[in-house]
Amino acid sequence: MSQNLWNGTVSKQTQCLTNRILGVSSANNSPTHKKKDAGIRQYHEVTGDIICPSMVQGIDHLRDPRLNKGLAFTLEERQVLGIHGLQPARFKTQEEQLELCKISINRYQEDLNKYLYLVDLQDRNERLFFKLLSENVEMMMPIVYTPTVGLACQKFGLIYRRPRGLFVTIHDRGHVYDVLRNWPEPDVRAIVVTDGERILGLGDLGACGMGIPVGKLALYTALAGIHPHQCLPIMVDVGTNNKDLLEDPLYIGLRQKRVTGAEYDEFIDEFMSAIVKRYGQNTLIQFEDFGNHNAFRFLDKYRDSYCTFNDDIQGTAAVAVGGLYASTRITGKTFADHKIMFVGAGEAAIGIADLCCKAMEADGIPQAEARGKIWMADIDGLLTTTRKVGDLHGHKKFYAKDHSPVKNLLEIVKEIKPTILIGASATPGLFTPEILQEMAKYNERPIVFALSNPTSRAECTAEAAFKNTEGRVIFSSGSPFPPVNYNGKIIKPGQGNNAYIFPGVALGVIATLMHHIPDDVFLIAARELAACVRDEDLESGSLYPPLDSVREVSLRIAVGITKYAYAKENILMSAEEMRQKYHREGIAAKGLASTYPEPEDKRKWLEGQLYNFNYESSMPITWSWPQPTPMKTRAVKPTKLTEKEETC
Ligand SMILES: O=C([O-])CC(=O)C(=O)O
Ligand SMILES: [Mg+2]
Repeated sequence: MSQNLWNGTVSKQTQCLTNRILGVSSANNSPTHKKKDAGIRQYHEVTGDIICPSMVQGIDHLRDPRLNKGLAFTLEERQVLGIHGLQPARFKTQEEQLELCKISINRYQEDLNKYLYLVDLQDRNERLFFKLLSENVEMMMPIVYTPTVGLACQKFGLIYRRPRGLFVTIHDRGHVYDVLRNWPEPDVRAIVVTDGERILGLGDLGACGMGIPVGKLALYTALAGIHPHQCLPIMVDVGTNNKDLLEDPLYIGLRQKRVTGAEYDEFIDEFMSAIVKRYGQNTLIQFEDFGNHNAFRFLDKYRDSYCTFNDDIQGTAAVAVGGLYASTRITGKTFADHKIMFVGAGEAAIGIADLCCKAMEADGIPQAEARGKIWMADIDGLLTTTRKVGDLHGHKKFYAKDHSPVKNLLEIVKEIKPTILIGASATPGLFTPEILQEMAKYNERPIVFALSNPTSRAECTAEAAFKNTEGRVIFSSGSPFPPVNYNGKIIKPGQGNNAYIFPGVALGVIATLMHHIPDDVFLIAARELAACVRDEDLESGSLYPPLDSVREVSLRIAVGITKYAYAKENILMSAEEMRQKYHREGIAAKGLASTYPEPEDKRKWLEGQLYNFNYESSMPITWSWPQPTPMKTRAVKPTKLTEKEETC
């Protein structure tokens, strides 16, 4: 009998059995073992699946969330893996398990407890977690994502349990690469990083903002089929200026004011190059919920030299523009027929405004004319050319108008008479009944987007929007609102959230090995999203397809991006860059390079790379390089072993 991590013993029969099936002799350093081990490593490097089920034995199989299938292990698997008897007798299908998950979640009254249940499920049985999410997006997304993830971030110090992602602090300067090496997965292809300075519309949550990269990456897998082990959430902790957190004994981050200036910039520079050194030039780095100023600066600084995008600027822009494309089917107007008013002049507003201009330019409107149709107001009122120079930094200046200053939003709306009103201000209730009524006075179908997240920060509720416009509004919000009953008609407004965009963009970018991401990608994403909107969605009051179809939307976006990427070869990794990357990582470039030529059927090619949400067999397999071939296994009940086998 040999020692087991749990309570003691694993039967020798089981060990012998598994070893024989694997072709492994009992001496670990035997030539046979080494050969198989090398084969396993090569297999993983190509398929991306890191864990070899048959290398993990006994209770560890149940403790590993990537291998655990709960009661779905068959009798044969339980015997071969040495877990027979560690579970009750019942066998369950994954479908039966999903039903139990739903029952369990519904038993919780509080959203935070539902969130914790799902965190726990992900830590226990990863495939079940992702299947649950991917097949019940409408029900689960508000829990793992906005709005509940906002609450989870606010309570992060209270609910933090175990590692999911990396915390890199400013004190790690000079050693960021070493910290990255502590992450156990060698095949990371996508990172979502935040410094927690502007978490949703909730402000500076410091290290508690880690909930956001975790939630975003859960959607990478659930909505776009990107493999979980290829996703890495990172919080770069440079301190926080949130006084409450600094005084909170439960706070889990660095207890110091934010480091800014050159020191901060050098730290982020080091972070970016450490990512490339560790995971390669084409590792996707999604910036999320950075403060306004830094978000724009970093996007401009890194966009051409790294594979990066800013979700709050570009992802939000694409979802809003996708909604506006869809609205043209209701109003019959083109982009150029509109006068667009933004309230808030931060990441989301500027990003959407810039992409609206790009959309108009694509329709043949000159840039200056396009910018002229876009008005913007911030906390100090209408953006006018009379503003102090420092007030009009970055792209804000493109939207400042020759107009006398107006502070009050109702006055602004009365004066400008926009056809589209977009809120990205994180100020709940900013769109008052009077403002909504004003919009309805001169627009047959006023378009109002209340995009601030989470739901508690939206500029108005869906109900207020419909009630104050005689039900004529075309409405979207960033976070979900329940259906509205307007004069007996049930209206289901859509959720203009970047979750429709970033998973599909990530899939397209990762699959094609792009090394930087041009803005065109987001216009493509917006168009593909709009193309997925059905007439019945528009009739039910939504500019977006149902959340339960986001997986299809992601795939379509990825197909669109793949076509674009191959048409614009210079954004893909060159053969030489590929060779260097794979040489450094010790992977046979030959095997991987065979995926490089342009795939004819792009959808099929992408589908072939997606994560499998269904349980796979846990029975050992073997293969001969390079083609994995299943090995015949023989399930033998331990009791039937012969004397000779028992002593092997
Ligand atoms: O996370 C979300 O729901 C959308 C988003 O990026 C933000 O509000 O910052
Ligand atoms: Mg965000």
